[in-house]
Amino acid sequence: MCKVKSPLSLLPPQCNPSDLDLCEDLSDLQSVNECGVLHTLTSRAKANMPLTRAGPNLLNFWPPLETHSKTPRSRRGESVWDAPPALTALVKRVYVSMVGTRRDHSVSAVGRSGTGKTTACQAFTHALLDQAGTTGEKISAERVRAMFTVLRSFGCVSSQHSHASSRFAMVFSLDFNHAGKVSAGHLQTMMLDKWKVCQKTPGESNFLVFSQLLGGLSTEMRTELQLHQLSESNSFGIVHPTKVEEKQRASVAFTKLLTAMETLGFSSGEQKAIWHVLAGIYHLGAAGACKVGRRQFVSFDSAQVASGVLGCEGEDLHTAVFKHHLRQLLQRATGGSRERNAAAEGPRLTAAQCVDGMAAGLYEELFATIVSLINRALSSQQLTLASVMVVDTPGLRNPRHSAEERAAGWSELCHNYLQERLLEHYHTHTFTHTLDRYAQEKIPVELECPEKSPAEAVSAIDQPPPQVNNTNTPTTHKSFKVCLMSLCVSVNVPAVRQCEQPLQCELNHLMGCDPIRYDLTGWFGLIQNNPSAQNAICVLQNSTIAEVKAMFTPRISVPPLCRSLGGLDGASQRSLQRNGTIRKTFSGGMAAIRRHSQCIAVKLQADALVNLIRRARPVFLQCVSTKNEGGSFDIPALRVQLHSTQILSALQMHRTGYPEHMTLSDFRCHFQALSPPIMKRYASMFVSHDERKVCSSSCHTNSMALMFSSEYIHSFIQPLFILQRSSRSNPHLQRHPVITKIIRKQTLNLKENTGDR
Ligand SMILES: Nc1ncnc2c1ncn2[C@@H]1O[C@H](COP(=O)(O)OP(=O)(O)OP(=O)(O)O)[C@@H](O)[C@H]1O
Repeated sequence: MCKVKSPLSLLPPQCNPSDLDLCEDLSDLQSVNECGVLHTLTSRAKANMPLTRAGPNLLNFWPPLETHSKTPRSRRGESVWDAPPALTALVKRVYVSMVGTRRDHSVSAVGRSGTGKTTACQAFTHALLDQAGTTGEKISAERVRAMFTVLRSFGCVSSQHSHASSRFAMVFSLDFNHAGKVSAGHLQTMMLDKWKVCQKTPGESNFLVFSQLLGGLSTEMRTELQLHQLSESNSFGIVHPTKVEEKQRASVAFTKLLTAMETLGFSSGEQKAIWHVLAGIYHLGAAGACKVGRRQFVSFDSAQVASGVLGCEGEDLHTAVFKHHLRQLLQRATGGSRERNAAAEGPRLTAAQCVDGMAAGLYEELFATIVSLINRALSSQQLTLASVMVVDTPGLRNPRHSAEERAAGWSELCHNYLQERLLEHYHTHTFTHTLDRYAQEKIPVELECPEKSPAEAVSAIDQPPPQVNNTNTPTTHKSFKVCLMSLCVSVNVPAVRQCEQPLQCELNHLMGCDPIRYDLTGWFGLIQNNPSAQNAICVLQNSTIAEVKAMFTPRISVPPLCRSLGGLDGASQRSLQRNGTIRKTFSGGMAAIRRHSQCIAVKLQADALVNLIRRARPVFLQCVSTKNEGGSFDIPALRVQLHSTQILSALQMHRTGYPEHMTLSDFRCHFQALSPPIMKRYASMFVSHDERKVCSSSCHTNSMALMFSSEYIHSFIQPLFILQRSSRSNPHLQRHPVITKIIRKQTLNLKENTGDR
């Protein structure tokens, strides 16, 4: 164990010196856990860290993953993932709170890319499954592990930070039945950047599944998919593993993927359809597009192979990819005024954009279908008490973090925007709502909301763009503004600065701490309507390969902008509710949807994700990295990350304010179930304690809430809740080993605290 240094050395330079008193002792920091924030630091050099302390501290240094190699065993004898102590404590807290309050909870990981969000989310899910246990045949730890394996292959790329960097956002909901056991799982995904499959970011691979497929496919399937002789170039950057080591790794990963698919009950026909679509995308990349002249493929042979593998005629594929104007002409001739306008707006795409559109459309359909197959394996019709939603999103990326000179691209903007939206949700929950509640209840708490908020960056991207003055604006400036307008990024706000380089601007992320330079070149092509992408589903649905046709036909009715959403199916009451929230978000912007704009799709997806978790009681996993790409400890980077968590203000709010509250009617209802002696003791405590410290109540307002200080919650209120809950007619819950143990412990605590011996 290394020496514990003062955490002050790690605090952001911008913080107020008076705030620093709060952090004299590390035990103070621990309490931020109590206000719903767990901080994890990916630490590959634990020994070098200045802040280390055993127990569930705010800054928790996980053991490096190498020490996880010996897979531990759970009580039930299953192998489980090794969750660090702070995470185990958090799992218990979330579980008890969820069962006790019967409210949905959400656990959202936020932070930069490569800081361990996915690892933390997976460890949390497994620890929760182990804690609660499962019921029924549908859900098990093994199936959930298989789900993560499939998602890793289809939704991750290898990057400079990590071998598997997520490129999709997911909300994985675990539904608990009335016995407190996990009865079902429901996965919802959002692929914000649908172009990932065809547009390579420097330093990144394509989705991992391609190299796994090319490295691990059986000879028989390889012949069927015509993947024996691979072309040297691929316009989508799909590379065949060449080194022996790479081949072996890909082959092992592919075998794991096959096993995971079997575990999740993917039939052989469904697996075959998946390989056909992937091979089709590969051959499309090999076919390429002419840069000049007519819009057509460069390699007709590869295009022919692609059409064969997808189960359509070469001419049909050519028409679906390049000849959209025929359909537009038809629309103009036969449609109503709306169709005529849409057809008139139709863009003139380049050949490369057409091919990219088809590949992106095919992958979008494939990913959403795989999510449906996963949900089929995990869903159940059992009634649900409450759910825990685990939210994992692609991390914030800035090329400067990895010492790259380049400016960030469209993919980075989409994912960074989502991170800002989650941080905004954290800010609103921690500060704005809390202070509003105090004001509403007229509770005298001398606290102010932090000056800066992630809302600045969000509104810079969200707000309606300015009008372009066509006559007075110079050409380069005009094109810049046109691009910005189409992206809804406005240059007239402080969070955005126009750079000297043409078509580049800098956006102040993380409340101004992390400015990111974006290069907008080519973005117009990415955000405009791409009919080729929309034709992808028609190609799949009309496929002559029965398995492909059967798998994709159910998706024909999905509206264009919802195609990047996965998991919009499900028959249980809870999954219908969750999907209803997403549908409502998307139907709210119907006018925008008709515009087929990709940036509106990104915004709506972020809206949907936040709306999905808004009602749940949130917990935030703030993941922070400590080292730079060179491997050395990076204090300035750590400061920036800590600053974006607004940790000091959150801590102050928690200590000075009243973190928990309930309505008066709930309060009475809870306490009715308690035995009279305990009630008597409890009533006397009201008088004996300092009123402000223990509990503050106000009857002036309509809501008539009671607010409890943190010490009070942990010593008295929480045990009482649990007692009350268990005393209700819930025999399953009473028999549950974990709950019984906790109730016994809490009863003892309560008796001790109230002097009732
Ligand atoms: N506690 C830890 N100690 C050491 N390495 C870790 C730890 N947690 C995660 N890692 C490693 O860091 C890398 C990135 O992890 P992970 O994919 O979970 O990050 P992420 O934040 O989800 O990244 P992204 O946002 O790009 O998906 C992985 O190689 C993982 O093995």
